[in-house]
Amino acid sequence: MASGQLSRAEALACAGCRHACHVMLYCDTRTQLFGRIPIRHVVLMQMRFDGLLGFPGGLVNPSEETLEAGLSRELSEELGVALPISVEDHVDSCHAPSSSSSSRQLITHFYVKKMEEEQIREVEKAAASTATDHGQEVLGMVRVPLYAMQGGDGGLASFLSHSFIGNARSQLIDSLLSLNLVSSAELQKALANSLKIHENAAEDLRAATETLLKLTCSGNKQFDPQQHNPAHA
Ligand SMILES: O=c1[nH]cnc2c1ncn2[C@H]1C[C@H](O)[C@@H](COP(=O)(O)OP(=O)(O)O)O1
Repeated sequence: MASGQLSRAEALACAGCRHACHVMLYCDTRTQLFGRIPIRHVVLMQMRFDGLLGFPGGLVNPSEETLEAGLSRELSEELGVALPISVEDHVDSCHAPSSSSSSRQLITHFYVKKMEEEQIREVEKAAASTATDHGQEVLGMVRVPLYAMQGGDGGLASFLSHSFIGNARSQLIDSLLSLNLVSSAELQKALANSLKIHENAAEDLRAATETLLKLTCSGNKQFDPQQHNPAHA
C-alpha cells in the first residue's frame, strides 16, 4: 500500500474523521476526433462550483449508510441517475491534504467504474437535464482528452495543467496508468508539457494583472474622487 493510503477497515475505524467518496466513470470508444485522432476512452470528470475539476461524488456518513450507498446517493444528485456502486469498484482510501475549512480529518475513498459508451452518454444527458445539482454545485460534466495534439501541448497536457480539487489530479493520473488507458511514456510527455503550459499561464496571469492595473489607473484619472465625495463638496 502506498504511503498515506489506508485499508478500507482502517479508514472506517477512524473516529471523528469525515469521509468523501468519488468515482471515475469511463468507457472505451471507437470514435475519432476530426475523423483521425482516436479518442480511445471516455473518462468523466466535472467542473465544480468552486471552479476546480473533480470527480462526481461527495461527503458520506458511514454511521448512517455504507460508503457505496452514500456515493450512489451523491451520484443521483450530481448526475441525475442512481448508479449502483459496489465494494469491488473501490480503488483506494487515503487521508486528504488538511484544509482550513474543518478541523476534522477528511478521508477520501476513490472508486472506478467501467461502463458501456451508451450508458456514459445517458449519464451526460441526465447530468445536464435532470440532476438537481446541475448549474449549482456542478457546473458541467467534462470528458478528459487522453490524446496529444498541437505538438504535445493540446489534449491531455493542457487538461492536466488546470486546477483540481484535493488529490483528484493524482487519482486521475494513477487510474489512467493502472487501467492502461494511457501509456506511461504518453503520461510522462503530457506531464512535462503540462508543466510548461503552467509556467506560460503564470506569465499570462502576470500580464493580465498588469493590464488590469493600467486600465484601472487610467480609468481613475477620469474619475476624480474629490468631485464625487460629498465630504469635499
Ligand atoms: O474528485 C475528488 N477527488 C478527491 N477529493 C475530492 C474530490 N472532490 C472533492 N474532494 C474532497 C474535497 C472536498 O472538500 C471533499 C468533499 O467533496 P465534495 O464533492 O465537495 O462534497 P459535497 O458534494 O459537498 O458533499 O472531498
